Amino acid sequence: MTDRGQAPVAELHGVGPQVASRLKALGITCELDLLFHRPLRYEDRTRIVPLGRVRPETRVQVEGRVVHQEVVQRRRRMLLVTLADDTGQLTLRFFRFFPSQLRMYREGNRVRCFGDVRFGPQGFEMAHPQAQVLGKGEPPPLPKHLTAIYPVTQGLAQATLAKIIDAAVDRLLDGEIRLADPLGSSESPPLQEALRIIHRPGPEENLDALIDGHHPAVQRLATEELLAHHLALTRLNQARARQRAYALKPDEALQEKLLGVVGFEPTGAQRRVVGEIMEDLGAERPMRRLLQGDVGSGKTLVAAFALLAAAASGRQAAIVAPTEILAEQHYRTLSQWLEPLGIEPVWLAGKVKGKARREALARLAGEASIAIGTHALFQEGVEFRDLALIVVDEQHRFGVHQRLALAAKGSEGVRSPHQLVMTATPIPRTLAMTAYAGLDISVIDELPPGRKPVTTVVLSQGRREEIVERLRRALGEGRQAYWVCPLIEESDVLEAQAAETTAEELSAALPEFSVGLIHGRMKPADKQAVMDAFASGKTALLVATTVIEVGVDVPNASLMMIENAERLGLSQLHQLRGRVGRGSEQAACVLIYKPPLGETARKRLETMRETTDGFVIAERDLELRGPGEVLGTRQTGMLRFRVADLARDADLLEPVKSLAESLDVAGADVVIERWLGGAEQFVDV
Ligand SMILES: Nc1ncnc2c1ncn2[C@@H]1O[C@H](COP(=O)(O)OP(=O)(O)OP(=O)(O)O)[C@@H](O)[C@H]1O
Repeated sequence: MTDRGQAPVAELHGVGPQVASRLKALGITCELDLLFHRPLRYEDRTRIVPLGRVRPETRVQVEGRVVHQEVVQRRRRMLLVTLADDTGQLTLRFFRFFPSQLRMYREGNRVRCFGDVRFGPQGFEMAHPQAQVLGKGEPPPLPKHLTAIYPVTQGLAQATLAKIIDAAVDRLLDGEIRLADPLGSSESPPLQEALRIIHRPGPEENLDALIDGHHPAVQRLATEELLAHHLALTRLNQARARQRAYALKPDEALQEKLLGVVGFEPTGAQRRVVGEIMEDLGAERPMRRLLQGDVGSGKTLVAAFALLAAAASGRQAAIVAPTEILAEQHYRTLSQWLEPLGIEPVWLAGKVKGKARREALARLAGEASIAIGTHALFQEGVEFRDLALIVVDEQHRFGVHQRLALAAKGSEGVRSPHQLVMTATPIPRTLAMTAYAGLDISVIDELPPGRKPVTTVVLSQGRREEIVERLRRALGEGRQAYWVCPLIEESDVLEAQAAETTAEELSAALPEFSVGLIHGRMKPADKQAVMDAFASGKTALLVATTVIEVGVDVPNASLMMIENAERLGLSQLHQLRGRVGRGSEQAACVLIYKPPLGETARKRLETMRETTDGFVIAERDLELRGPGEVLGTRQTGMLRFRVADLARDADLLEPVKSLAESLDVAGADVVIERWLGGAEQFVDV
């Protein structure tokens, strides 16, 4: 029993290599993934709204005859078109236009337009509608269902993606793609019907529920997805129960030496957690432990103790981080700490090529005891002599997939490595138990001494000049600052551009200080150079996109401005703010928002002003993460689910457990294969 129609997208009609690679960026590699790509929202093109009945702040489809066309000269040339029908008139406004549009909107032409209505100088108007000219005969028929709008990515147009998905939905409804439905009638609606509703809802469907995910069709898919994760984790745990690991014993003399180099005393919480980890490492059962510690709580030192135990036992340990910036940060800190102990870590990331790579590989297969890097450490061709411990600095970037892959890496040998997963955002307990089922949990619930909570103020962007003045004063006192420009559009190109523009503006406004710029589209070496300049104090101000959200540790930086703060989720704001207040200086964070502020955004910013406690923030985040917060969901990313959302679907977890028990092995295979793409191959050891 498998799903028929699992063609790789590259084999589909109309999908060339370029589109295929863009689809991959969206997590779509086979035809089935297209069906599971959930729309962001829907547009109602099933009906025509009479011009006399359009209302502002709505998005509608209208039809009418052009009764007037005019090019007016304001700051630039604008095209104004008046449409009329029997009930009234509507203005179309084009701030930029092509000559072809003058022909398209020639007086007398009939056009069908779709767009946002707002109140303008000429009454109701629509700016830059999507439009089609209607011929003389019967107008083209209206669709019977709503039009789905999908999340896209840079370089992939909505129309292209919609067409490809549409074809897949056609094939599903024609019976060419057949989906096994192991849950059968126990869940309603049936799988195929659920997919139909999600991609092509009739006008009668509850759209809000479809968008926010409470609709039975979405819940049906979410149930199956959670089930897939549950089944995969159960299998993983079963496999683990049979695994054995090498017992690793700490060397007290080395530990003392490490503390001497590090130069501070561990907090009580760090000591306790190190104790828990040492107990696990000392056993022959592989450790599977989640280390939770708020931003700046000192997880790195705890990791260092674990790594040291492996080295002291004559075996190998690896620490992996999700981004190069973060991995390099670890490399720098840990090298500083470990080299005086005679341990020289190996550095490996994707960008390490040629001779350097060959050397790194030789050391991993040979004398090295500690490896630091990105996921490149676990790619084909990397062989460890004796990997006994893996520390994953997850920061919420890795999902179950990767954890399974890591487990697989260790399972090749006779013994499995111990695993420590570190995470910075505190996860409410109920969620932690699901997202990290099968892991033991340690919590660092104390910050290093002398930390003063970051003072947070919330200001409207109208007060930018004042904010820049404040920045000038702080920099003048020798402090360092971050200026964060987060994602405004769903595109890293635009994000990078926004950051570049901001950096130019700030350089011009603050000529007496040196301003650095870092964003995700820069080459790793350039990023590193910028980070080094900032860490060494050469640059006073670092303009950054949210690439700095995780793990960056520059204790002298004590001021952070976050633009468009209203767009960010709470846990992301918390992560970002955690970059300051890491030294003994009183730190401040300015959250700059663009009015008007919605209710949820206002509550979020208030929460940030009121507390710096990661657990309080995480709980509040769960309460507040309202429907349709696509950015929020994407960026808080507890676990990368396609449809399910742990905050929304917590009540599905119990039913999922009983479903799992009622499913036979073949059914479980189908579900795991479908949602986790054959992850079970990693699980069976
Ligand atoms: N016990 C301690 N006493 C004083 N300073 C400490 C202590 N433990 C850690 N630090 C310092 O606190 C800062 C934060 O530690 P670290 O980078 O390990 O935090 P983290 O838990 O990894 O946070 P994040 O998730 O934000 O990266 C570092 O500069 C570190 O050297």
